[in-house]
Amino acid sequence: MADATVESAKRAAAQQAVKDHFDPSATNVGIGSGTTIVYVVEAIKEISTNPAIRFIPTGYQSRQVIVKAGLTPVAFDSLPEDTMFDVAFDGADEVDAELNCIKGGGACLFQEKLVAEKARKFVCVADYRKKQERLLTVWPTIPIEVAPIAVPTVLKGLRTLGSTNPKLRTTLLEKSGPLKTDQDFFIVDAPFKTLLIEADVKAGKGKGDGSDGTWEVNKLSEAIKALTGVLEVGIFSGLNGPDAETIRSTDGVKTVTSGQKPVAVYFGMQDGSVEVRTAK
Ligand SMILES: O=C(CO)[C@H](O)[C@H](O)COP(=O)(O)O
Repeated sequence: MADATVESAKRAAAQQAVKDHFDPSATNVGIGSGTTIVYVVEAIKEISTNPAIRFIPTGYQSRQVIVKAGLTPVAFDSLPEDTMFDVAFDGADEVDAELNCIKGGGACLFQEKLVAEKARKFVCVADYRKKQERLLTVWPTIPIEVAPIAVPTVLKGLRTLGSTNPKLRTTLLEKSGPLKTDQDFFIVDAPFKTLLIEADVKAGKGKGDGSDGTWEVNKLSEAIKALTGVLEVGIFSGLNGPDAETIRSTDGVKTVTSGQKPVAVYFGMQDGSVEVRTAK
């Protein structure tokens, strides 16, 4: 049963985030997944005035939320490749002091990442339980979307990286087998020790590259993504906002650096207030 304090915290955070970041004249708005996003859509519906506005969902559940609110969903892959979204809102499972997030508790991380990277502003909304100083403080695992055929090799790779007991996520009715994502892939949940942020590495609290048993958020994300069979990792980090896709040229070799760090995270607190963490 939903906890009334948690639900009103989610609603308060959603109302504030929408008030601060939703422009009623916006054209394209990304809508994430989960239970908190329902309050975001509710708040948008109250002030949306543009009948031509398009809402881009991050999966089946997200599309249903948009449709139920009487708004118009538009498929991500039906938009021209240069389309940028005015803003994208989403929930989060845990957020650290540098605004890195764990996402994928609802198994939608891949499409959530696609949408977040297209947004001029990516804004997360969460309740007080998600506000931590470091990732993997309370939320126990990193969700990873994996090709079914590659599950055993990815599990082995994750153990090599230091994950103690990575597990294939099953449906609630365990006898029905592994949970399938919107891509028909599987989710592996991988526990690691609490992750370092960049400031920790600079302060000498660990190398953060796995060699001394410590991982910094971005480094771990890259190491997991490099395992063959991994479609996406539920760590949202790196660049944010309009910098989310930067083409860099090093010695004539071009690489695209992407990122999905939110520009702001709104936390609904137990006392009814809303705390905001913004990108420095
Ligand atoms: O990443 C997600 C789904 O994959 C969700 O945004 C995340 O799990 C937060 O959900 P909720 O708002 O229900 O706490």
